[in-house]
Amino acid sequence: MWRKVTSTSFSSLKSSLFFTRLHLQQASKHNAASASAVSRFATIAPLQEKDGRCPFITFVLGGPGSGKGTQCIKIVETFGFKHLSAGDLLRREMVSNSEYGSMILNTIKEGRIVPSEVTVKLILKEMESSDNHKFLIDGFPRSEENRIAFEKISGAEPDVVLFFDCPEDEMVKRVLSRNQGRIDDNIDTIKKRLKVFEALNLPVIDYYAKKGKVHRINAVGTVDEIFEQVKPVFKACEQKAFNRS
Ligand SMILES: Nc1ncnc2c1ncn2[C@@H]1O[C@H](COP(=O)(O)OP(=O)(O)OP(=O)(O)O)[C@@H](O)[C@H]1O
Ligand SMILES: Nc1ccn([C@@H]2O[C@H](COP(=O)(O)O)[C@@H](O)[C@H]2O)c(=O)n1
Ligand SMILES: [Mg+2]
Repeated sequence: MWRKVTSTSFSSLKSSLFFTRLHLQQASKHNAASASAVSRFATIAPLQEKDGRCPFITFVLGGPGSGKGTQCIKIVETFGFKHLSAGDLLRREMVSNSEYGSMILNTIKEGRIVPSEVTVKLILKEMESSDNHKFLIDGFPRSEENRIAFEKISGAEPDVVLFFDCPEDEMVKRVLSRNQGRIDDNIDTIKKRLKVFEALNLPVIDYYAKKGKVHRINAVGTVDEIFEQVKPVFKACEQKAFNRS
């Protein structure tokens, strides 16, 4: 049973929807992939209840370096969610002798999107093995193909979608000073990731906005200032998330 949350209107999303020719090519290729995703994925792993409670799912979206991971840490501390970063799960898979290791490495280096089968499987495995029923799924879905694959395979939709809206120059500045040894934290890959974000991830945000699920957060400011915008989103649905049955 999924209750809708209030939508927040956001004009900057529209203003940032400026597709270059490359973006259009990527989007058109991806539309074909999304269409095939609809028929390709079946509901094979419906999400199970935990202690009689249905999963409460939040998708955490935003461009590279917009502060998703940083805010997820604070949401976990304050609201007790289980944090699943799709990028972290892929990086862990990459170094685990997985058959997908070199494919994931090359895809991350190029700032492209790993096939949904791989990512959805990793996310659902973590969800199923967790005792928690409240999930923050960070950096997913990155594309319509990701979204369709998750919804079809799990049979679930998000309750809340957080969108950290950050100007590109600020995202580039943050990523270049992150200093965590990530192979994609260099200017060439960042440029590619920004294009992929615009072409493939904004349509997902738009899709959920139309369903009234998106909460736009202005991602400029201090970490604490940004968290002040995030808090009310979870306070508003705390009862629903805690008592879910
Ligand atoms: N409000 C903020 N102001 C300044 N720096 C920030 C802010 N929030 C996060 N940062 C810093 O910016 C960098 C990127 O943040 P973070 O890793 O949370 O972004 P992300 O959205 O998860 O990025 P990615 O998609 O690349 O994983 C980190 O070094 C982080 O410490
Ligand atoms: N749904 C996803 C999420 C991530 N990736 C790949 O991982 C890279 C890093 O992701 P972060 O969320 O940690 O920034 C990303 O650029 C993609 O290459 C993915 O394929 N699918
Ligand atoms: Mg992150």
